[in-house]
Amino acid sequence: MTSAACLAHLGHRVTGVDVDATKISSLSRGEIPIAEPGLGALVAEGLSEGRLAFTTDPDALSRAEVVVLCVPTPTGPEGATELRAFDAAVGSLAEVLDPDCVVAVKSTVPVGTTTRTERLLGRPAVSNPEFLREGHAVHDFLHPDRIVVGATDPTAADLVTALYDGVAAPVLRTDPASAELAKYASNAFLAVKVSYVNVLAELCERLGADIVDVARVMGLDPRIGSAFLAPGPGWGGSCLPKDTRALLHTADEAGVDFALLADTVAANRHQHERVVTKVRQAVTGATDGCLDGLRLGLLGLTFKAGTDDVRASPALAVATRLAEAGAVLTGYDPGIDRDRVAGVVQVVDDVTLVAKDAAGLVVLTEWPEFHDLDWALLAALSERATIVDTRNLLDPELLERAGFAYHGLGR
Ligand SMILES: NC(=O)c1ccc[n+]([C@@H]2O[C@H](COP(=O)([O-])OP(=O)(O)OC[C@H]3O[C@@H](n4cnc5c(N)ncnc54)[C@H](O)[C@@H]3O)[C@@H](O)[C@H]2O)c1
Ligand SMILES: O=c1ccn([C@@H]2O[C@H](COP(=O)(O)OP(=O)(O)O[C@H]3O[C@H](CO)[C@@H](O)[C@H](O)[C@H]3O)[C@@H](O)[C@H]2O)c(=O)[nH]1
Repeated sequence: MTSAACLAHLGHRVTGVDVDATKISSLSRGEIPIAEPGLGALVAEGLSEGRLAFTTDPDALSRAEVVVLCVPTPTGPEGATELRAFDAAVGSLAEVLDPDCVVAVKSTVPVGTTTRTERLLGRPAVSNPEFLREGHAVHDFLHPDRIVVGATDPTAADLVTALYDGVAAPVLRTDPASAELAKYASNAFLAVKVSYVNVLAELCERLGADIVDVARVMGLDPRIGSAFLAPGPGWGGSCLPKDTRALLHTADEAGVDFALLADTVAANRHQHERVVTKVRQAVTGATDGCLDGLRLGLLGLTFKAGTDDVRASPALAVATRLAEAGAVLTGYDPGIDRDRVAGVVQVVDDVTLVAKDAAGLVVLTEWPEFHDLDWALLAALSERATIVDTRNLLDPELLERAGFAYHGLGR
């Protein structure tokens, strides 16, 4: 959706093809099925100016000069990338495409997939990985840090590069394998950074140091950089977990020992457990305290703020573990509708219901809206006014003045 709408915004005539007829009919009416700032306006612009259309019919691509593949590439057995949807999409193109059409692979795919696609379709294929973040998708597509064009055919590379005319970003031309690997390498590195700071946060708690200060000192070194140094309940979302596992699988198959990345993934699992231990300690006074039957209120369920996406959300991973320990969970998230999350959390629209009679509150997503909550009221409604802030989002003094016993992470 973002690629289609942004490419239309850049002046191209774009047809978005999807197998999901419900999604296609909503998009054709200008309705966006996800929360993504600015996307609705761009879809409306493309539809009204006649540069954007949506269909379920792959035949609509018969006159396309470039086909951009954006289909899902989820985790399959043993962490390998599952290419069923990708292969189905490629299969649906074989009979349809113009002989001169170039295929751009924007899906995150294992090394070798672009070259295999080229062979299968008998047309040039270009690896053109996408680096946008959810919640910033339109901005990141139109203002990327870099555009990567991995190709063996220079004419095809020129054509894909020309898609981004008007976008101010360095264009890196590589071979297809390097482009494919660079995408996994980037996401895995971000995961390493967050796991690193999460383990440091645990160390800070043991040593009486403050992770916020430690990260600030580290981040001012331009060789390190301040981004992705905020501790939390673990990294999640639709990309980092699947791409780290896929890269581990690739390394394993290639006979390369990537213990650093395996430890990063293990540290992330440990982080979910650590939050549970922290909640036990805060609420019961003991790291092995019993949560059975205790009411806990969760603030934030999405995998990060600014999105309605709960895929592989660390908040839900923590919630599952708290529920397994017997806690009774109520959750509030400004980004999602009540019916989006089922299972272990009873989701409510009214934040006071989360605090009512709660033995503790746990902040799991860094929604800025939480700053403006009536904390004195929430403390008064709680049974034990205790809060564990896994994002170090809130002002400890303000929370303590409101009546809460405040517990940050790593400080
Ligand atoms: N979500 C992100 O932030 C992001 C960022 C960069 C890269 N990526 C990569 O982009 C790819 C897509 O991710 P997504 O999050 O947009 O997935 P998604 O599941 O949100 O959307 C993909 C769409 O592809 C459709 N589809 C499935 N099979 C199809 C087929 N055979 N023909 C046509 N359409 C088909 C689905 O119905 C769905 O609407 C993945 O490889 C992902 O790793 C995602
Ligand atoms: O300092 C930080 C930064 C992030 N996170 C967590 O890390 C996860 C991933 O965050 P983010 O990277 O912003 O999410 P995505 O939108 O999935 O974006 C990632 O995955 C996309 C899909 O591949 C890539 O295109 C992006 O470049 C890459 O940042 C989330 O759970 C965050 O809460 C932290 O805990 N601490």
